[in-house]
Amino acid sequence: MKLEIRNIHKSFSGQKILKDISFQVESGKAMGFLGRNGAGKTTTLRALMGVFKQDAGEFLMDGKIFNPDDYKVGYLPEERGMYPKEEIGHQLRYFGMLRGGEKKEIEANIDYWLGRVDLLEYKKKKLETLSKGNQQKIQIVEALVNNPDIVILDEPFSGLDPVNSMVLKDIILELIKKKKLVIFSSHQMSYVEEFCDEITLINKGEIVLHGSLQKIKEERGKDRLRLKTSASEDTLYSVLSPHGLKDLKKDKLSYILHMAENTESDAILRPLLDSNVEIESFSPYYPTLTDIFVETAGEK
Ligand SMILES: Nc1ncnc2c1ncn2[C@@H]1O[C@H](COP(=O)(O)OP(=O)(O)OP(=O)(O)O)[C@@H](O)[C@H]1O
Repeated sequence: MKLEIRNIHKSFSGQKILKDISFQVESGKAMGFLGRNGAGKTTTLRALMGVFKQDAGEFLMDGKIFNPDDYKVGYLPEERGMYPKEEIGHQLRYFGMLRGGEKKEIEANIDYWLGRVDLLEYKKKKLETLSKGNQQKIQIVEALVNNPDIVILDEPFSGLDPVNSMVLKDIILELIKKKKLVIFSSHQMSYVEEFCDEITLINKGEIVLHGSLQKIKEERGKDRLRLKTSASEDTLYSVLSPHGLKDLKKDKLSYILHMAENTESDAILRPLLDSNVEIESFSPYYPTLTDIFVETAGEK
């Protein structure tokens, strides 16, 4: 399946919130929909799910207008919609049936996913008796109980500790392996880069970056090297400027060297060695997703 989000516009009270949003997602891949608070992620996902209608543009699934009711969709909305005072198993059954699942399959899925998030023992407990993070995991289970083909998760990592974030990362990987079409929004970059093939970065209602994360990293890392050394900036400039160093920037304990186009790393390493500059490590530089995010969506 291929979902195309095409030229979506949306305003609220005359204020443009989404400005010509376009990107695509395919089954068997996870699309990380990233952006700062207020960028327009939830608004895009709500329009996709038909919570309200966009002012212009269309959502297409395999070339046809996408109507969520025609597909098995698992949706984790930003406003988590479960009932605090109801028994967890009872609610999961109810929501699963509501979304057209079969009773037996839903029961098996409930047990499977509750087991996967290590909460099977809470099946008969009321939702409100769980911690916030565990309630969040139950909401994620709710999105999966009907064995959806399309999974849309709005900020699924929010409120999860690092261990539970890893559990969710593995769940998303499992969904990709099962060829589901997965979109999740996030403003937290860690975890995302470990498993996301593709990213779409939205800023102030506009798409500012879209594509393969690996390719984006390679492009952004082009003509850049990472050097860990105790040498000063002045020393590095004086040794390397004649050999293609354009500028450098301190990054934690190392330097990111920005070279003139197509400078070979050898052309940099040799003068460093010849000048007896102490080198702790020397490697290609690939920016982290956080670097890319801040560089692209950060306030200038
Ligand atoms: N129903 C609405 N009426 C008016 N303004 C709205 C409405 N829904 C969203 N907005 C505005 O649209 C903008 C984008 O909000 P949205 O929730 O899509 O951002 P987001 O990227 O999901 O942010 P976050 O990461 O904080 O959830 C915000 O400025 C918000 O105030």
